[in-house]
Amino acid sequence: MDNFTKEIENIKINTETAIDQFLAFAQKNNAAVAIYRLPNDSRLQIICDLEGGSIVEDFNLDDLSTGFLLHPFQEGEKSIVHFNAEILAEINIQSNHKNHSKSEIKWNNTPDESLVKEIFENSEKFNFSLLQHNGISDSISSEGYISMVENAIKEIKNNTFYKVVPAKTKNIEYNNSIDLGKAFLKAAHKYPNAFVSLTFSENTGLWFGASPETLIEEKKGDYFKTMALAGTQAIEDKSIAETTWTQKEIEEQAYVSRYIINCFKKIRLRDFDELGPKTVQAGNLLHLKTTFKVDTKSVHFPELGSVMLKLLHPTSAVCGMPKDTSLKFILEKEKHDRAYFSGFLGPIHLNEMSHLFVNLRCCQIDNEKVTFYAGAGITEDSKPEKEWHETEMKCKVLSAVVFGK
Ligand SMILES: C=C(O[C@H]1C=CC=C(C(=O)O)[C@@H]1O)C(=O)O
Repeated sequence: MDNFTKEIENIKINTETAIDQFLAFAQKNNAAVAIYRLPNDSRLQIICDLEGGSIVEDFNLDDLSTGFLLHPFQEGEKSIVHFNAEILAEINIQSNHKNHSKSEIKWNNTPDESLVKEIFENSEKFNFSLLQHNGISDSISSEGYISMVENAIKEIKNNTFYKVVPAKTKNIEYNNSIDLGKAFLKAAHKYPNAFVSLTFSENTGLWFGASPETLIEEKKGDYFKTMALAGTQAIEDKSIAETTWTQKEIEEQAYVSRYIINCFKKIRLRDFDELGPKTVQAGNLLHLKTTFKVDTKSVHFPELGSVMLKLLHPTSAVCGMPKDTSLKFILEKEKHDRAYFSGFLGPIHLNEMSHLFVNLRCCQIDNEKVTFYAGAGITEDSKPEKEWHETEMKCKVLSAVVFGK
């Protein structure tokens, strides 16, 4: 090991400061950065692409190199973007939440000396005023959302679709800057089983999220996993085992499971394990979850992840059932572009593993405000006011860590 390698192996940093420094570095150098913590993991991981990320035209998971993927709900205003892992680093954040002690940074590939200096010796802050305006000037009012839900129920009664997931946006303005390092660690601590991520590139903008939903998890040549997550209620005093669900929520989640099974059927895959539905906690909310797992070795289907990804997105947890008619409703009725909300994101081909999550409980930060996004699954038995309230609770998951409200 040369002196420089030894030296950077021993760099000790304050995690909050390191998050800010990586963001400032990316902004100054037109690089792209993804900072994330996998569910129930003790490591904060950093992937940095010095070229600023590249747009993916013909999307095929298996053709992409080790890195981080950001896929919008629909290609259009926003593109599919891949961050190539030129810098790969991690920091143990297990005991890091409140104390300001320093942790070691572990480099999973060794960057050059000048780069390391540039990241950690730069005193310039991330400049929020340089972020582009996201074009969403108004939050959706409760009346606007409720009338969209009433419309959706009408379409369900007319048999246009069985389920649809209309979404809203909620803007909160901020003064000058947000302490993203602090917000990230707070989210990581508060939501241990979420995928907490902060991504930035000139092209994609600045996004922060704490997703409870895996779209695909795969270990090449070993296994493939996905999940059906739906149905929402606020956590109350009773234990998870005592939680009860209404017919509406059971049906809403069953549509998502059925959708996944239909995807397996399309490729004639019968050999999968199904576990659930079980009640799971996501922050202050509870959901119903069914997990599907396939042993890709025994079914001789190494490319299953790549194939299923194309079939699954957008699932009926974020779009509806059937997909085509519910998607048409969403594209016609929602006043905003969903951008990366309800798309998917995550690290790919890292140590043979890919983890892609549905981009939920997320927000985009532009030059003056934070835009939170949330949707709710509507079925025939939905109560419009209750669905509005549910989207408010979903926005709070992140606004609580960004603004404390
Ligand atoms: C669309 C969202 O959540 C989905 C995932 C879990 C529960 C959901 C629900 O109960 O409506 C949604 O399908 C969101 O958080 O914006």
